[in-house]
Amino acid sequence: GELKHDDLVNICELGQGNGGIVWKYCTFTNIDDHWCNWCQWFWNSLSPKKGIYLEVKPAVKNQIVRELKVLDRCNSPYIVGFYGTFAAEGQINICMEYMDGGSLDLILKKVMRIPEHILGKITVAVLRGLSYLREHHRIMHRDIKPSNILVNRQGEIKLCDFGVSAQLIDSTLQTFIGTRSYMSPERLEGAHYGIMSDIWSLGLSLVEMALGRYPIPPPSIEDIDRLFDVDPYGNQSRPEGYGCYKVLAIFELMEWIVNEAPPSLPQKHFSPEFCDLIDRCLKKSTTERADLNTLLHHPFYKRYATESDNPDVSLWIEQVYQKDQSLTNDNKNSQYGRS
Ligand SMILES: O=C(NOCCO)c1ccn2cncc2c1Nc1ccc(C2CC2)cc1F
Ligand SMILES: [Mg+2]
Repeated sequence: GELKHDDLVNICELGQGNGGIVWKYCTFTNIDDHWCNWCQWFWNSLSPKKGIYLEVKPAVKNQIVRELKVLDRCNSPYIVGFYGTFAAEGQINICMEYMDGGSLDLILKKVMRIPEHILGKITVAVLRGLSYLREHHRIMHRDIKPSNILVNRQGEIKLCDFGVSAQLIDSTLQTFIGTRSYMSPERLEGAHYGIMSDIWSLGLSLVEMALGRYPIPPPSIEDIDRLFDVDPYGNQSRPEGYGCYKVLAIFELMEWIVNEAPPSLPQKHFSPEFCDLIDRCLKKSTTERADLNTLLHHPFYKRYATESDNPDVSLWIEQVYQKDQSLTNDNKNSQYGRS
């Protein structure tokens, strides 16, 4: 039945999530299996997975909570489930589906790179998720990047942290500067931007996951060859080539994205279709860049759009877990990785 607040009396803090504290609610009853199972069920499905700390007036907070209620009508296999939101102690708490495979940036830390056939499934899920948000809610995502693409052990791939509340977007604009590095040239230049900006972010995210590192400034072909000489599931750390490349400061990075040629994938290690899709996502000019419908008819998309369930993704996630138990521990503390 309806959960009442006084059913949940003692809150035990379990650890830091990104952007806030993640806690587990416990009911005030005798400790027994039923209680533990219930609590486990609550933790896995209904407990707040994210708290966004906001120093804003209560009226603004209430508006954000109101706008987030739209998520009640957001139902798609490619969008992370939403169970409710509430304001408490200066933060907006968002209860959403628990994705036990974590986010793709966390996974990328555990494996050298993500194989092309898995990236194909990720591409299908992201394009279908973007399509759903546009067709049913007339919104773009605004923050496509590996940490906002979540997976579970069933092999499902879903989007989260998209811009459904305009007020929340306004209230958090300056705080997430780090995300700018996935922003399209037109958005970095302050020009008008829309869904085509999400397409750029998808392209950049796919190159990062294919190579195993953020692709700006682009690695040399020797760096990439060395990457492919190493077994992705081995225990070696990334080849030294990845250590010596210059990490640009955020503003240098933004200038590079606006002024230099976009990254691309070498046909030596990736299929021509994948390379072509990337090139069409990373056109700096929005008039040349592929739009959502074009990509939904692209050969690379069609190659992976067939099966509905993803047994290969599920198997691959298990491999990632087996390779590195520490992924499981990371997951308990910060399921959503970097904000
Ligand atoms: O969380 C966010 N950025 O992450 C930065 C902080 O780690 C943001 C940002 C702007 N937003 C504007 N409206 C919502 C959000 C939003 N959060 C959010 C959006 C959708 C869901 C769906 C249920 C899956 C969950 C969410 F938590
Ligand atoms: Mg996020």
